[in-house]
Amino acid sequence: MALNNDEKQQNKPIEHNELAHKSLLQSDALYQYILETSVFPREHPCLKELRKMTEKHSRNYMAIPADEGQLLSMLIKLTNAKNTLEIGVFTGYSLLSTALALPSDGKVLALDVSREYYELGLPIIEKSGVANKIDFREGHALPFLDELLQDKNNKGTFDFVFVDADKDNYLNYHKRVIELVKVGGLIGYDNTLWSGSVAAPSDAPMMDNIKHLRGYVIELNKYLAQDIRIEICQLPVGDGITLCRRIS
Ligand SMILES: C[S@@+](CC[C@H](N)C(=O)[O-])C[C@H]1O[C@@H](n2cnc3c(N)ncnc32)[C@H](O)[C@@H]1O
Repeated sequence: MALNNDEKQQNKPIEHNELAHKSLLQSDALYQYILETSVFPREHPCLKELRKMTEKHSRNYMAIPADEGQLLSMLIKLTNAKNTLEIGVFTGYSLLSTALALPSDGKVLALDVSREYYELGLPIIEKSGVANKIDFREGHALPFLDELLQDKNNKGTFDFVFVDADKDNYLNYHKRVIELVKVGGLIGYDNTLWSGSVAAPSDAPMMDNIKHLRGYVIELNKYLAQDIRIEICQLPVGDGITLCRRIS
């Protein structure tokens, strides 16, 4: 039976379907409403192109969803951030969101073990005209952060840091990043709700990767909650993002 236009609309798979599971909202329809009403119409054309390209990648679930990109952009603008750091780039959706939001003399130092991933998105980043704000470094983030910290001039210099890499190292990142971000600056930790598994019983059925890293995310969340050097706010955006404002 042929469908009329309304029926076709209702049956249409949601755009960005692969990432829909990341939303913690109860209803996919509500998430779709947010994306279609407030996010996709305001998404920069190069971000849209990067998102579409990344959707075809076998590891597309690693990219932050577009609503989280919009949040990062808003945070960077609200805090007037100029000097920023990103740990975990993949094809660059969060990186391009950041670079587009920064002022013309803003900078983002971007770290990832894989240049190959970054180069997938690079032609689109270059087309966007903000590649000059990006300093990409290939390699493991921890030794790189240690190197940064060896120069005391780097301490307290970052306005904004976004951490979205290997979850088993988040606490190690926190111990370093807290010294690199300025007092009053912001750190965002991604995936702090870890597909909702942080609140599930340990014997609940879950994918191996979720089960394996769940304990690290729970440990990080407990640590951040008692760290008196920061104020925190955990938001159910994407897979959960915890914002930490350094206060001492
Ligand atoms: C979840 S993805 C980042 C997604 C990205 N923020 C985006 O919006 O598309 C995690 C990234 O962290 C990188 N990564 C994993 N372990 C790392 C490490 N030890 N140091 C630096 N990067 C790492 C991976 O190569 C991967 O690209």
